[in-house]
Amino acid sequence: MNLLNNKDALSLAKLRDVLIRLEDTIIFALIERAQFALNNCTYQPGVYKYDNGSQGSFLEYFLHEMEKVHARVRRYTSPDEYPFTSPLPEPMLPTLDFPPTLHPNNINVNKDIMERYLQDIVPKICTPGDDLNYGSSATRDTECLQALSKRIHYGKFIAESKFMDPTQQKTYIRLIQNKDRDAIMELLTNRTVEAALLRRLRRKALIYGSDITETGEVVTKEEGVVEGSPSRKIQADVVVDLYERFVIPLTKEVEVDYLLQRLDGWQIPEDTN
Ligand SMILES: C=C(O[C@@H]1C=C(C(=O)O)C=C[C@H]1O)C(=O)O
Repeated sequence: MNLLNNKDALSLAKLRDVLIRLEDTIIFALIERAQFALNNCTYQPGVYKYDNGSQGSFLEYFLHEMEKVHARVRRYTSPDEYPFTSPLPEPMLPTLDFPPTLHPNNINVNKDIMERYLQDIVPKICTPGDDLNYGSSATRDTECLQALSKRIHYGKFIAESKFMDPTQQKTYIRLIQNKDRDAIMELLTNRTVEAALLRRLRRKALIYGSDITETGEVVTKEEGVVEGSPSRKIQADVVVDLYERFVIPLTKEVEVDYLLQRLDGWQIPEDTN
């Protein structure tokens, strides 16, 4: 489905529902990653050498191989939507200057997302150390990064939906023409939605992080990584902080970047001038 050509799918309420479901995906992906130790050696740069001479960490190698498979599948299933040519550009870690054709369902992982994830998140949810489960932790990292990337790149659809709002379009066009990043950011920001999201996220993280047994009380864990616990759950604060400092701001960056190129090659309707 090409969301950008599908009016109904672009309703802001429906897009926000997708973001709400992705909250669950992200929380569970983090809980899965927290089952393994930090395994710092999987993040050491330069361990793997690619055919084109570039090099990367074990995790980057893992992502690189996964993305090659996904890109091949995408090309096979939807050749018109993905104007990639073979072979794919390497290495497969794009920067925030994503191409306009980038589809939020793709799993290309933005470098920014990767860096913040490795620096800010993994050390907070995993026990320090090495448990030798490198493949397992890299698989979980990939799942976290894919979910985060998808969530953040959904900003493109959200932005398109806001741009298509007839009550807002004139203002967006003017601000885009003036290349006024700050004003675009202000216009697309909805503080009520953000505050509600953070409240909901805290509740979800507490509930999903609970130990639920066949009998007795549901015990929510506020204490975070529980050493030696059979179910290492994550702290609600870590998830809320992740969204507040990283997921929401990057989503909005993607929205602004998308809008700044929105008028390129587009005929502004007569009555909007
Ligand atoms: C995604 C949206 O745009 C902005 C970003 C938000 C987010 O990343 O959760 C929430 C509200 C808006 O400030 C939206 O309006 O839903």
